[in-house]
Amino acid sequence: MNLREAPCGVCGVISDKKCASCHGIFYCGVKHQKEDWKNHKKSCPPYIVECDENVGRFLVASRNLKFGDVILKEQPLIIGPSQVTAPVCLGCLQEIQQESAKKCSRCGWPMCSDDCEKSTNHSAECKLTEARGGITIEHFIAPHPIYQCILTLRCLLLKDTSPEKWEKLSQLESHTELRKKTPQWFSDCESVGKFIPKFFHCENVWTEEEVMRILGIVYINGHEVPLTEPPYVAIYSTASLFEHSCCANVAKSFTDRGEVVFWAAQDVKKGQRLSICYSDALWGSQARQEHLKQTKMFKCACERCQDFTEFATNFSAIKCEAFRKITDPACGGLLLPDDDWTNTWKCRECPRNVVWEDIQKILEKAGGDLIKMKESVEEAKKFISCYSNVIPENHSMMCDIKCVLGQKIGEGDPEQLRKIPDDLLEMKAHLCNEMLTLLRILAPAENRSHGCMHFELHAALAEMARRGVQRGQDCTDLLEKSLIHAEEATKWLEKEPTILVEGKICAQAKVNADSLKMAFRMRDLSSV
Ligand SMILES: C[S@@+](CC[C@H](N)C(=O)[O-])C[C@H]1O[C@@H](n2cnc3c(N)ncnc32)[C@H](O)[C@@H]1O
Repeated sequence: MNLREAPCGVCGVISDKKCASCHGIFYCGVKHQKEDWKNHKKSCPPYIVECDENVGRFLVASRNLKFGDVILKEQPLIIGPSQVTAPVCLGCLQEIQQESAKKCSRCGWPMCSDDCEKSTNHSAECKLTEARGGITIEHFIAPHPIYQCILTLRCLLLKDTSPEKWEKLSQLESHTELRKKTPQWFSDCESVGKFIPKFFHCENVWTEEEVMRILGIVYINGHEVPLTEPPYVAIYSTASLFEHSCCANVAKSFTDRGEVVFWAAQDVKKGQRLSICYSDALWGSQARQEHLKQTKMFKCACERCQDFTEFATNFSAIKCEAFRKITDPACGGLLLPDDDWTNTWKCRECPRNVVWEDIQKILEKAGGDLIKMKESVEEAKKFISCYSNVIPENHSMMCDIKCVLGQKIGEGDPEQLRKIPDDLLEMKAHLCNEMLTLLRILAPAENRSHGCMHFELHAALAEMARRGVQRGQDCTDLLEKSLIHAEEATKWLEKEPTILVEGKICAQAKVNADSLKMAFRMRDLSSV
């Protein structure tokens, strides 16, 4: 038997035929492979790693995937506070208040409890801090600069505490050479690169260059985990290999225990690339591209970024009318750039050209108003009417405010929804429908947004049905639609952890769907 042969996983006969997906198990033939599939499927990853010059390593589906199929579930290599944070407990990573914080008895870092002081999360920096004579944290309100170095320090310490994890971490992309050309590099050198060896008296252990490489790995591969307040950052091994797309096909959820779960947000064919969105799919193109360039060091060239109309949604366009003088004829056109978002924008209907600086002024003003006007239903409605001459109905800011409105109208318990007038209820249902259509086109993997919008729509339709029944109407159609959306909400949110609001919405959606199904069954029985 040579290395290319091994016993069949079912009958033990020596064979050179192996699972084409993982190459990890041999079979004497198709019959035994098929027989074993139910069993082997559990350990056979549905992806393979490929590599190209532009993206580096990336993942490709090694078999057809259906919506909801789990692609990867992984424990973090390491976790720690985010770069910019006010003091957090270094055990549980939750926000910590000066009044309730207690100093770690060994090193002095503020902790929230004795259990957290003993937690393995904290042990690495604890020893090092104790060895340098301890630490005192005095300011608890604003972001504290010393927390910038914790995750990088924890990564560096893996070399001794867990060589296997260190090996995996070291293989991740750091973009050191590209980062050297950015202004951020110089401030990072001071606050992390030079600081860690000096502060912890480890100049002979780590060079500035090594610390900066690890900081790069943290920047490029860190995932924000929303399980604590504020969110913490985790670095995973295989999960770091997903490439980015602004219209990704893979959704990301976390378990209550901090594992990351990637799952197919649509049916994916064998051979298709698997992508997640590193940015916010509901930001406009210019903002997403700038964010990716600054944080992940690449220019996105996905299908959505190559199309200035973003699949004809005009999600980032501005109305030509916004720049029209009273005497100008109204052309009804939209302004968009035709080469770069920061170059001149041109009207698609008339000869008007507008320089980026003027576009930016409008976007900044609208962005400022958006933040202020999101707070109440009345103000949000006002934003839509004030800006309807400036930005198109599917613009990212309109989408933002419509999502807020869809959720805020009748927010709270079912009693609140019962109190709102019919026109507002109809508006809620209309906005949820509108936003779901947009989400399907632009953000197919934003499972939390899909799930929450389906839930809101289900609630609005159920309330419309309740009112209709009171008026003596037959509302079967509305109730059937409400059930469909409750089930959709469950489908999109079922991998969300129970500690997050989305997990709780999912549980409620399940209860509501069951009640609706029960009501339909009762009705069917009574009509027999
Ligand atoms: C988290 S890493 C992904 C794994 C990485 N390709 C590797 O080989 O280690 C993120 C980096 O991958 C590259 N990348 C990911 N998606 C990309 C895309 N759509 N276009 C270009 N580069 C991409 C960029 O260099 C980015 O900084």
